[in-house]
Amino acid sequence: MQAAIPPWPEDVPIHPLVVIDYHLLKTGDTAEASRLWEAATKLGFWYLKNHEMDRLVESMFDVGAQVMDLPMEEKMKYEQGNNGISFGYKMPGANVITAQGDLDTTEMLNIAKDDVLSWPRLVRRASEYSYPLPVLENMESVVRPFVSKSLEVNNTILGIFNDQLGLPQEMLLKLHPPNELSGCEARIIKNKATASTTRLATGSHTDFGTLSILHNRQGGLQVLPPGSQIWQYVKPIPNHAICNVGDALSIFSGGILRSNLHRVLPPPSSQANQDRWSLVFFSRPANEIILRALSDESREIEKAVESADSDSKKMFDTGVTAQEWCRRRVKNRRVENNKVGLENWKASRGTESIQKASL
Ligand SMILES: O=C(O)CCC(=O)C(=O)O
Ligand SMILES: [Fe+2]
Repeated sequence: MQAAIPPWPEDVPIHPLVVIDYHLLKTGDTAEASRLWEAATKLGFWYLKNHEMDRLVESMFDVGAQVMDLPMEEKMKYEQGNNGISFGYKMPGANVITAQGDLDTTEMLNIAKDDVLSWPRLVRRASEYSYPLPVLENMESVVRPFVSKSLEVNNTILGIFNDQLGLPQEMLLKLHPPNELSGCEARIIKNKATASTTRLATGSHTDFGTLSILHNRQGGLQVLPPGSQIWQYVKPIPNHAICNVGDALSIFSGGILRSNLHRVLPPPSSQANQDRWSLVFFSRPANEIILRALSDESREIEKAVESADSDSKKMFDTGVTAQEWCRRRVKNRRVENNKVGLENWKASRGTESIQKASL
């Protein structure tokens, strides 16, 4: 699909992540569940190995290459638009990514879980401009198995968080019923080769939803570890997904689970000058679920909210649904909605503010 990827440049410092074994999680290994819990509460990022998706991930990257190779005019038929709907194609430069008004450099295609699971019926995108042909042609053989497997991994992890948070049985799963409409989506991302290793591809952000399961080929992803002002690279490891907690889980848990800041640069050092590819599955709560801390359901969460500062307390009672939260964040990043000043960019922020980082 693409040129061989040079090995990780050893001169580039990295932030190590805990490696979690999905096989062990699935068999109910309590020590592995504790390691996952530690990773998800301290940094909010971890590697996941043995996730049983390697072949599907390769095939999804192949579909992604076919999509991104289409003429721009064809891709723009599937554009996501300016109303805060994430599903569809986004061209490079469509999003404002910094308080100074810098634009992103990535192109991406977001495929709704709801369309994938209901295929050949479409419930989110109008049929004539649903998704580019390579997606439709590979829906049954590649896209649906990828989404289904990602949901299985997601649900296994949610089950563990549910128990660790002391929530009633299956509470988190019930907030994410697969057959109800939600913002869950698969995303294929391409950042075109560039000589720069410092120009932001995607600005500092927290993820909007529940969990993100990311497959990276080249480096470029960076995290801002808690208490640090120095961005650090996360090294891609073959066949290891990079998982992270998003805003919804942080809010549900009263901040116990960490939705950590991250951003994307072009690949560093020896990996520079290559197209950068990523694939993500984002899980998000059902559209109508209100985003607030589940204090009434768990003494642990209640205690966490009680001890939080006033800004965080506000964040733990958003008063909006999961759908409204995502729509606001997607819509206010669009450059077309930022023509007058940058107020809208500020309005696109999620839980970043409670991390006390001004980035
Ligand atoms: O491309 C990556 O490595 C990360 C992408 C990301 O953070 C996002 O799409 O939210
Ligand atoms: Fe992200």
